[in-house]
Amino acid sequence: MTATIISGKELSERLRGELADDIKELSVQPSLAVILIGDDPASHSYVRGKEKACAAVGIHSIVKRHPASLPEEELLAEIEALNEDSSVHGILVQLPLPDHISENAVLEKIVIGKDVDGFHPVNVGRLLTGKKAFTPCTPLGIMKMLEISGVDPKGKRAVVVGRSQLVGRPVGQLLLNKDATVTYCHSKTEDLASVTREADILIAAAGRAGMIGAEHVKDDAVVIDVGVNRMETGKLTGDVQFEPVREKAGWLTPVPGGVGPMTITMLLHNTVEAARGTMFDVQS
Ligand SMILES: Nc1nc(=O)c2c([nH]1)NC[C@@H]1CN(c3ccc(C(=O)N[C@@H](CCC(=O)O)C(=O)O)cc3)C=[N+]21
Ligand SMILES: [Mg+2]
Repeated sequence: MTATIISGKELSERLRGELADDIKELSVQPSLAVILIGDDPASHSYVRGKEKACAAVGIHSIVKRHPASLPEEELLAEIEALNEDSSVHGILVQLPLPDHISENAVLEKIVIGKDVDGFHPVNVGRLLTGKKAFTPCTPLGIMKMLEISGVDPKGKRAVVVGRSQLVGRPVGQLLLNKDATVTYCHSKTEDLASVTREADILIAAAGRAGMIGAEHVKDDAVVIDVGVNRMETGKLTGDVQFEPVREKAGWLTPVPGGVGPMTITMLLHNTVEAARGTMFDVQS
């Protein structure tokens, strides 16, 4: 049997329509500030995608663009100003940052009530302890895709390939919160295929093009491809070998058109949450 394709693009269209309706009902227009440093074409292209998505649902967005040479203190001062600006509800600093800027210092500077990426250590810790928190957009998008597919993680074996702070770790945590039995794999894992073949739910988030083949997949598994690998041709490709895995899996997300659009949709969702201001009793 061929896998059912979970379209993040189609689901996003639906969710963004619902968000646009919610936004019309709000007493304030949600607003998102994005800080973009340097001239990496992929980063610029992602940020343009975020701007367009904001405009389409009625979120006001401002993008602060800076040269790669921007001193860390200037970046921290800009975040400070955005923290204090009550007309700004969400703040996102596009990653990766230039080497001379400490990612931790930057992510810790954003007040937790505006941390729409969910990367601040307080939000990370709150997620870990099962409290209400801003949740990273890619993991949140993955959980939404499972939900609409009718996949309940409860009691299922979930295997996460990749242990990044941005995707692997938090998605494993969300699956655990939904009562899955979670295993993390990474570059040091021995006999990867023997572990991933046990997965009812397989999350491929290692950032290595095509590393997951049919031999890594159990029959009828749910396979979520988080890879965004740019080929020399300019084409985007996932961590999963789409065609062979499609023949074996029960569910599969495509790249492009899968997790990527859902990531942006969840950013819009978190920005609306930030504008509502009901995530925390306090802002920091
Ligand atoms: N602070 C921060 N937050 C992030 O969430 C963040 C980040 N930094 N840095 C980079 C990564 C990557 N990321 C993507 C978002 C959307 C698509 C996306 O929409 N992809 C489309 C295709 C886009 C294309 O073709 O270029 C798709 O998969 O269909 C991809 C990747 C967010 N990231
Ligand atoms: Mg099958």
